[in-house]
Formats: sequence, C-alpha cells, structure tokens
Amino acid sequence: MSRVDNQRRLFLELIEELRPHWHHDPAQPQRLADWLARHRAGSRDRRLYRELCYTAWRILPWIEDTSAELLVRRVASFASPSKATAPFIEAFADPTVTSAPPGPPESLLPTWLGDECPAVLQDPTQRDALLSRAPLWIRLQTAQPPRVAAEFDSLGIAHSPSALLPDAWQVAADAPVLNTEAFRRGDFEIQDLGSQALLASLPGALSGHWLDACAGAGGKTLQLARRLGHAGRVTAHDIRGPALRELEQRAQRAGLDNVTIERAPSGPFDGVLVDAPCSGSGTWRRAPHLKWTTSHATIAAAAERQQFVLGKFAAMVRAGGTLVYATCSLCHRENEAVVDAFLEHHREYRPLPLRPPGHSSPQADGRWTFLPAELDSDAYFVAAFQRS
Ligand SMILES: C[S@@+](CC[C@H](N)C(=O)[O-])C[C@H]1O[C@@H](n2cnc3c(N)ncnc32)[C@H](O)[C@@H]1O
Repeated sequence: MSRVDNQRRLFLELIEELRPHWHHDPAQPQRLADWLARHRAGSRDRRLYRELCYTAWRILPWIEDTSAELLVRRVASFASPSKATAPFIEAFADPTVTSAPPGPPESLLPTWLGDECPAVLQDPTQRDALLSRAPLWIRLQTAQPPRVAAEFDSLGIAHSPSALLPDAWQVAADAPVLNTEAFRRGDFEIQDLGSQALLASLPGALSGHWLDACAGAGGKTLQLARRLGHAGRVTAHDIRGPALRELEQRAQRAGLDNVTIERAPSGPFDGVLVDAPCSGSGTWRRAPHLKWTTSHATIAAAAERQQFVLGKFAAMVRAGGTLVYATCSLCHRENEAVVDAFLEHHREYRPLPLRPPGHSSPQADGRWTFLPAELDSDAYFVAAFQRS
C-alpha cells in the first residue's frame, strides 16, 4: 500500500471513531489528540490528520452522509495546503468540488444561528469570515518589540502588527512561535485579536485593584495586569485549579508581580472582569466542531449560568467601580439578553460607554459585538457597567 493510501485508510479509521460524537461531544479535539497519541503519529502526520479532521468538522453537512470515497475527495479538496497535506491533496482532491461546492455556504452553519445572530447570516463578509480559518495573533508584552521582530526575522517567521492595536501581531498560522527565545523570555503570549480588543475597548486609564473572576489560564489577566501597571493589581479567580496553575506560570514568565490568585475572593474591587463561560460560538473559526454540538438547549443552559456568574461577581464591585461582562459567543441569549436581564435586576448599575478599537465615537449603550470580519478574529461580546 502506498503512503497516501495508508494515510487515507487511517483518516477513514479516525472519522469512524469520531462519527458517533459529531453532534454531542464538545471535547472531540481531545479524542483527536488521543487518537494521534495512540497511533504514535510524528509531527508531520499530526499536522496532516489535524488539518483533515478540522476540515471534516468545517464541512460536516457535506460529508456526513456520503460514501467514503466522496468524503475523502471533499475533505482533500477543502483542506489547507501545506508540506504535511500536499501529497494527500494531490492524490485525492478534485478541483470541481471547490468550483461547484456541494451546497451553499449557509449550509455550513447551524440553522439556529439565524435566530441568535442574524447579523452574521445577513452579511456575506461576516458569514464567510466565520466559515474561514482565523489567523494567529500574538500580544506583545515587552518594552522591546524590535528584539522579537529580529528573532522572528532570523527564523523566517512572517509578522505584521495590527493597524488598530500595535501590541497585536499577526503571524503565520503554522509558525513555531512557541519555540522561540522571545516566548521563553515572556515577550509575548498567543491571544486572539478580538480577545485583546475587549479590554482595549474600555476607555481611559484603568487603575486600582481588579478581580478577573473567570480568569482561566489568564489570557486576559496578563493583559489587564500590564494595562494597570505597577500601581494597580489583579486578583485572578476561577473554579478550575489546573488553569490557575498555568496562569501562575504565565504571569511569572511575563515578569508580572501584580497578579495574585485567590480561591475565594470577596472584594470590594475597583473593577471586576467576568469573562463568562459560554457556548463558544464566536470561536468556530478555530473550533468548527462546536457548530454541530451547540443547540438551543446548550445556549439556554449557558445563559442561565452567565446570569448566575454575573450576579455573583457584580456584588464584589465597590460603589463607583467598573464591571465588565464578556463572552466569546455570537448568541443574543448569552449576550444582549443577559445584559438586559442584569440591568433590570441591578438598578445600581448603568452602562459605561465603550470605545472599541477603530471606532472614533463611543458606544453609549456600553456594549459591543466584535463580529469575525471586523478584526479578522474570533467573535466576542463585551459590555461595561458602572456601579453607583
Ligand atoms: C471564557 S473562559 C475564560 C477565559 C480566560 N478569561 C482567558 O482570557 O483566557 C470562562 C472561564 O470561566 C470559568 N468558570 C465557570 N464557572 C465559574 C464560576 N462559577 N466562577 C468562576 N469561574 C468560572 C471556567 O472555568 C473558565 O475558565
């Protein structure tokens, strides 16, 4: 059996392993990782099967009820070309599949999206951005960007700064940025541009003692700590201990001494960031399998949790302090509806105008959705409030 025929056989084996989970399991990337580990795949094979698998998730309605032959042809036709995928694409792709796709672009998005986020479906630019792969963004956290640029140049890693946020650089999707001295020194972190834009939307200088209530592994904690500077500090909290341990390491690498971890924060704080757990519908460009595991029921459950988390941590904001609510969801029920219900039950809060990067006038209603094409990023929602 030739090498590509063997790759085809193994890919179909992987597909059959994932098939029962396509519409149920949001943790399918872990199943893929387990499969790769079990098959002791080398780095090039990992890149190949990952790309084939993510392509299969992207175009699932076009492959799930087809023959194995058509499935392989369609996946090979839509897979991204690279050194790892080139022989597979050459052997099995068919240009007529991409010139006359099996369905309209909307068929690659769940039908319920029209109710939750009509803006994406009505605008072909937004829809196509959501269907495409997101670029890789890093956030610089050094006073010496030229030192990072020099190392990237020496390694042939293409990089370009965002026109809106100079600390954000776009780098090639498969660039080995984590394998650089600059990363080991803490000069940058990987962080999507939309995620960076959330905190950048808060107008004026931030100061004082902030709580990052749903800090996870600390993507936004580190950005917030840097923005607050030496005079300010961040308390990071999450219900996931392992994520907080990772946060601790990242803060150390970044040389930040104004971040502490707290298992049971109580406040009052000058500011509280609630980067709430959500359906992740804004991340489909990187996590396309979530398109098919998210339903009305999962969105309703997420919204209920968000109401609870926002109410709980809003109580920790001091009088006159700031509250920020954010999600990486496109869903109305997780975003605007949560904010509306919160404001109805918390008369002590009023919207705080935001100034999203690239907007000359403030958003007076204190809320903004970064749709995927606006910054060529994942999609995010942010709302800010001030306590009376
Ligand atoms: C969107 S993620 C946070 C991402 C993180 N802020 C970042 O920038 O990388 C949401 C986080 O909320 C945490 N979470 C869920 N329920 C929580 C609760 N009741 N209290 C605190 N954190 C919670 C989850 O463990 C998860 O890490």
